[in-house]
Amino acid sequence: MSAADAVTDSLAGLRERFAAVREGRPADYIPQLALADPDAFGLALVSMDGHRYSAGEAEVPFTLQSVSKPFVYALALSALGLDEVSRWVGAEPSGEAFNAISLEPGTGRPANAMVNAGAIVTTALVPDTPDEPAFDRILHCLGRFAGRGLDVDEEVFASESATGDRNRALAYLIRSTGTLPVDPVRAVDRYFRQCAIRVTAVDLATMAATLAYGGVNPVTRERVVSAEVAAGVLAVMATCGMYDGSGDWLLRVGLPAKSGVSGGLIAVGPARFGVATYSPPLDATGGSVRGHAALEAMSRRYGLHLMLNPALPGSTVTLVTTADDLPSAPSGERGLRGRVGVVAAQGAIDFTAAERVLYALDESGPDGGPVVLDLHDVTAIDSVARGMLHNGLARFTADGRRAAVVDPKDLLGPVDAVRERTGRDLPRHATREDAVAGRARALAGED
Ligand SMILES: NC(=O)CC[C@H](N)C(=O)O
Repeated sequence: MSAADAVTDSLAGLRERFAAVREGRPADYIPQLALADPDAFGLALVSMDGHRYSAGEAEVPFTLQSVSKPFVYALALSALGLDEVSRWVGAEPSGEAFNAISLEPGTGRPANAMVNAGAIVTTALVPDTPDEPAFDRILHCLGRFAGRGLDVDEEVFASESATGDRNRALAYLIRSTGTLPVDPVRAVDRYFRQCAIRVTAVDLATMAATLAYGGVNPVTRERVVSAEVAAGVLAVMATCGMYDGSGDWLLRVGLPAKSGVSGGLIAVGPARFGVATYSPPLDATGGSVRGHAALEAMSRRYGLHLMLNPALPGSTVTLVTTADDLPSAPSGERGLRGRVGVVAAQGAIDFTAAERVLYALDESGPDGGPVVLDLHDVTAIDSVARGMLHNGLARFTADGRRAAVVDPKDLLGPVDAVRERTGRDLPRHATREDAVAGRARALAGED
């Protein structure tokens, strides 16, 4: 057994807990889907390091159906941009079933890209390129999300095509309002094909993880779409991904998600993980009964709800003290006591963490005294936080306070307000304490 089997155990535990649920039935309005094994139940999770975990029937192939919608929406956004796509399809929850005949009054646009009407439009928006017809682009793009080449289940495609009059009717209706850019029959044919693309739960979890990872597939490391596109898709999944059950899902599970009538379900923990389940019996909204139950339990058990703040308080600033308190402060520096403050930060600094650091600067050291900002244990500073730290240090020093920065990795860059900056000039063997004490001494010496 490996240590990471503990993660697999959590998935297996969920499978065991909900495998006995007998409610729901596989979809049968697409005859081929009614043949699915109602007992098949797979779960998969992919981390931001690309580690994959699974339990049960996670390698059993099934068709994407509506789980294709967010990924084709991502492709349309990448190809045309948000403004152009929004001319054709909205981003409001419809509060209606996935196949509802509903178009926005006034604009005639489908409410969003997660219901059939909107998905037919999004699919139609994907332009052919000189070397790739639109459907091949869709297939290849979804393959990049999954990290492997995908194919179409021709039997499911033919089955849906033979019975898909409601979707055809929808497409004609949309065409009549002027919001379908291509021929309705072609649009629906392409849409049925995209719904019949074959995946496994592991593929779906990887696709979800790619959205979680800002558009980069964490397994292959390939950038599939931009971070902005991934964020936009997650926003629409959060508000519309579960159709008329979207509000309740966001309330109880708290993760952007998308269900499909073949029994696939994905949920995304932004910057944390992608998770997927496969179990064909469906509830009244056309979502997987066991998948729904398992993801709700998983979210509660592991505290995954987006609106629960995952940042642990105090995890950014590790030390707010006077230099004299440093464990290895050289002897004979009692003179520094109460004269120089030290703020030590650690980890990755983003907007939230930068606020903690700036607040700590104000709190540290004696009233009006100098402060050393120690970034030795900081691993990264994003561009927003860098701007905030520069601005904060400028304000800090504008009132006559003095600051020095220990920044051996040169993460902060030159700071106008701070003359004393220890960057690459630091001797290679210098310890963190040497560096901080050195800066503190320098600051005290100027008093
Ligand atoms: N909710 C779904 O998965 C619906 C997809 C299916 N292909 C349809 O259009 O009816």
